[in-house]
Amino acid sequence: MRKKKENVIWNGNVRDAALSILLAVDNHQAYSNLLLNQTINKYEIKTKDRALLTELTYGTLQYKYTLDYFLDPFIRGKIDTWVRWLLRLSVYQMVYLSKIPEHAIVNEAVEIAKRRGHKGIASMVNGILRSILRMGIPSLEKIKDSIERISIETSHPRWIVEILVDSYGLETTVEMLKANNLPPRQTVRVNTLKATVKEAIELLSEEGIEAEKSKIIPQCLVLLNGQASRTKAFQNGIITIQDESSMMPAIVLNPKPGERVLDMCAAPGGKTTHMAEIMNNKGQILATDIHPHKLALIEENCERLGINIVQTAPIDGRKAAATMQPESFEAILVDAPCSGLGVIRRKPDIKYTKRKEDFDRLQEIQLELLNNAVPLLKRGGRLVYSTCTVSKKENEETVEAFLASHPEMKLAKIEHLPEILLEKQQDGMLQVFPQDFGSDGFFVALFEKVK
Ligand SMILES: C[S@@+](CC[C@H](N)C(=O)[O-])C[C@H]1O[C@@H](n2cnc3c(N)ncnc32)[C@H](O)[C@@H]1O
Repeated sequence: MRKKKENVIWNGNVRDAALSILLAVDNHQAYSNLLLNQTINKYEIKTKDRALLTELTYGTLQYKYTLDYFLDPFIRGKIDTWVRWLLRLSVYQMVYLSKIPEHAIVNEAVEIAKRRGHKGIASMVNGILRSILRMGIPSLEKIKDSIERISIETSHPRWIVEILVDSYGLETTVEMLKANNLPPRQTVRVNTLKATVKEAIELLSEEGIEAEKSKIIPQCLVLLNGQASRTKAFQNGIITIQDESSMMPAIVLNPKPGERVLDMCAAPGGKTTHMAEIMNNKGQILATDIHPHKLALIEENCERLGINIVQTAPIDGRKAAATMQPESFEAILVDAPCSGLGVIRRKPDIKYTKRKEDFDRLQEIQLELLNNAVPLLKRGGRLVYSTCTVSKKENEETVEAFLASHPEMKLAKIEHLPEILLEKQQDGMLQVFPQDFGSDGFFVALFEKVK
């Protein structure tokens, strides 16, 4: 089980805070993105420190395997976990951040080692880092096996590299794994119930935030500076923080004003509220989730955005068909729990915590959710299945298994998205990779109930 309630003490030292977050992620399986945001918000960390803290935490986590490859020849015997993370953090700065002087990196690490450990550890840290500076890091070219080299160079477990190479070939896999190590952009969805895209750009500009229109989603803005969650535009319900790819499912389902819609895995409500906006806040949406405590997040989002057509209910989607009136929805969204291999940029810990066995278990849940959606859908109704993963097992293979047991369901042509996305669809399925448009890896399939 993950412990999500971790605390980081901010003493004004960015490297120390980064080390605490990395240790919490490693020792207590804390979520890196949540802990980082919590720390930044709790201590109101200033822009410059915030940027460095984010860079150091994500960068070190993202390149964990690569950094170990660089470090291992210099380490003799066993070292404590916190010392290894301190060394990784320091080598990350040496190799990937050219602006930080090498002597400053070593001095900072030695000071932290003294504070957290004792003189002996500080002198070992000093020795290892100075040896690396003197002798240089080992070349990745020495790794002859190509899968192993990709795994170390991009810092992904070998089994993930193998699965992806098997599905998409070597070239696409390498592009994807490199894209997973790039910082994600900050994107927001404009609440069309309250403002046009042009008005939202102006409101953000008044708050000193520069926003550009997304190249793939018409209601989406890419923010070039600032922090969306701190803006008045956010507080006043003009924008919602959401990745561009996550905006595809609601657009593909295309719920119409007046329709009755079911969102089966709805929390925290990113897509529920998007659907309500597309429906012009007319009709009904039932937003369900297995975790009752998460429903409050959907309700808060609706309140902030001025949406009043959403009802929430704690329902396990695997039993949904037995709890509701058959054929009572015109459209259903199953935004299923998944391995998250498309969002590694935002949650680098995913690549180290997921196991190959998880995929089979996830496919079972995904199929149970889809099976339960079918009886609830009216004849002629639409069903969208979406995930934020790039795993074929959870995407195309789940769709295939679902269709095999449901002759009444057919894949339908995806419409309503810009041509640049539509041209990627294959038989009613659309897979976006992180390297395609700089958005999350995402999968969408559209079905129609034909009998
Ligand atoms: C990918 S997230 C949904 C994100 C959400 N659609 C949004 O756009 O904000 C998957 C959700 O499925 C929920 N979930 C997991 N198993 C479920 C089940 N058996 N029935 C219903 N919801 C489930 C999780 O609690 C989680 O909130």
